[in-house]
Amino acid sequence: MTTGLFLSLEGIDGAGKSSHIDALEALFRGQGRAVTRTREPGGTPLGETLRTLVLNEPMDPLTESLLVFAARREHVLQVIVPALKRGDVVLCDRFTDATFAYQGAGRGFDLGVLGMLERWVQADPAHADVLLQPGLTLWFDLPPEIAAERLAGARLPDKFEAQPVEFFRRVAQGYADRAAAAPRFARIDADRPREQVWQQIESTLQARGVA
Ligand SMILES: Nc1ncnc2c1ncn2[C@@H]1O[C@H](COP(=O)(O)OP(=O)(O)O)[C@@H](O)[C@H]1O
Ligand SMILES: Cc1cn([C@H]2C[C@H](O)[C@@H](COP(=O)(O)OP(=O)(O)O)O2)c(=O)[nH]c1=O
Repeated sequence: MTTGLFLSLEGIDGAGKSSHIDALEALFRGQGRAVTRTREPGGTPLGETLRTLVLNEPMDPLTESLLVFAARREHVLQVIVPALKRGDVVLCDRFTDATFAYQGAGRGFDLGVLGMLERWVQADPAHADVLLQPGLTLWFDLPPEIAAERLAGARLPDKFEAQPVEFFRRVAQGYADRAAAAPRFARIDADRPREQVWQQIESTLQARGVA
């Protein structure tokens, strides 16, 4: 049984996740809670090595899916579950919803295979039918065209950031599909000034009873 809070941040590149994760960490620490801040792909030395490959090397969608789930398995076992057992707030910049959005909706990979990998990788070792999932997912929803404007001229794009807007339209739909099926999603209208985005985050946390 875990006693912590597993909070994931999701959305297409440029949606504004990184711009609010510092304030989220400060909010929970200000409440006296321990925070484990992490990201995917990554979160462990092996995961970060796999991240570099996934973000930069061309590869088959199955290969990409296996690598992100391989990184996730280490991340779940070495970082997330131990932190939740300590009672930490785990702030995770992306998790499995990104795989369904990017490899599934974006690259057209088989959602059934992704579901099987999700069950294998996130199964609780003590209770195989229980899957580790975020308790709350903040979904920064932004029109892909706006995201593209925000990222234009940013640093050298990685393999995903270099994708055309049409790819991100599919990714955005992939998130919407996951959100429709999971009450743990809270949609944040990311097409607002930063302060209004933060206000939505705060009211969501209060409405969900987590802050
Ligand atoms: N509410 C906002 N309005 C306008 N620009 C924003 C907003 N939030 C973030 N940005 C800018 O958009 C870009 C992407 O933001 P970032 O937080 O890195 O997104 P993500 O982590 O989701 O990829 C950055 O240049 C950031 O300064
Ligand atoms: C977790 C995950 C991320 N990704 C992609 C989404 C992003 O484009 C990229 C991660 O980059 P991102 O989270 O945007 O980090 P940064 O802000 O440093 O660019 O990896 C997948 O394709 N599948 C996944 O399962």
